[in-house]
Amino acid sequence: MATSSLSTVQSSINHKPLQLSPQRVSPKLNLIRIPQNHSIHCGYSCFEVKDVSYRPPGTELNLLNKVTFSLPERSFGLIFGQSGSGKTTLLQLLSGISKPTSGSICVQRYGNDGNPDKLPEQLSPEKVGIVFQFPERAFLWLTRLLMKLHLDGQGRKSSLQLREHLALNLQRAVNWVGLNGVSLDKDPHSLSGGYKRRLALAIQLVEVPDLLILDEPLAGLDWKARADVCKAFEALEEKN
Ligand SMILES: Nc1ncnc2c1ncn2[C@@H]1O[C@H](COP(=O)(O)OP(=O)(O)OP(=O)(O)O)[C@@H](O)[C@H]1O
Repeated sequence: MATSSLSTVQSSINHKPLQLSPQRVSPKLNLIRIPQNHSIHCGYSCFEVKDVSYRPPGTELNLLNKVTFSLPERSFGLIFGQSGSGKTTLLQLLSGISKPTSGSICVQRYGNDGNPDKLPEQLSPEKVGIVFQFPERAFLWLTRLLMKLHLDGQGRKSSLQLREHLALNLQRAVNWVGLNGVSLDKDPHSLSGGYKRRLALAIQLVEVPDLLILDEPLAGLDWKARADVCKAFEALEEKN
């Protein structure tokens, strides 16, 4: 999750006092790991970002320099930095939308002795969910998803099995984010800001991703919508 307004997120999530120990992960970006209820046992995976730099094609300047951090599985991290420090750029690299100029982004599995027990693996973009700062960007995916309930990728009528799978997963995701009462036939653009954000989150949860990225999930929302979206996160944390 990226945020430029840390204090708001702190006070909004769970209303729990957080032990904040920010870690500098690049010259301009910081990371806070939010403690989770479950303990990490020996034999676990870690999402690892090593020395990642990024320079957009055709430009002279790095937008990101040597970003390095790791997040153990089932954990929650907040990335923060000043406006223009490259948070969104980093999230786009983590999601696979763009590729680092140098460095690596992978999942490393560790054995019971705490040493890597496999070669690092790349996280495929299908295993990553991203909710953009502007949730409207997700609505095209909703249209595609609803189409898949009728037609498969090759234009044939979807199998009963695929339709059932998608419909069940969609219903589960809608329940998780508390959108049960909202008709998906309704134009999503007509929803309130908080509901748009929750719908964008639900779309990413249809096929539960290994990594869920939220870009400023509370930006532009009023206090009620912020509370609603935070409630959806709390519900998700309980499912984790
Ligand atoms: N393709 C690009 N080419 C050149 N510069 C870019 C490109 N994309 C982003 N930038 C610049 O990179 C910097 C970092 O942008 P980014 O959106 O990642 O920052 P941010 O930390 O998310 O900012 P904010 O908190 O304001 O949303 C900005 O100065 C932006 O103008």
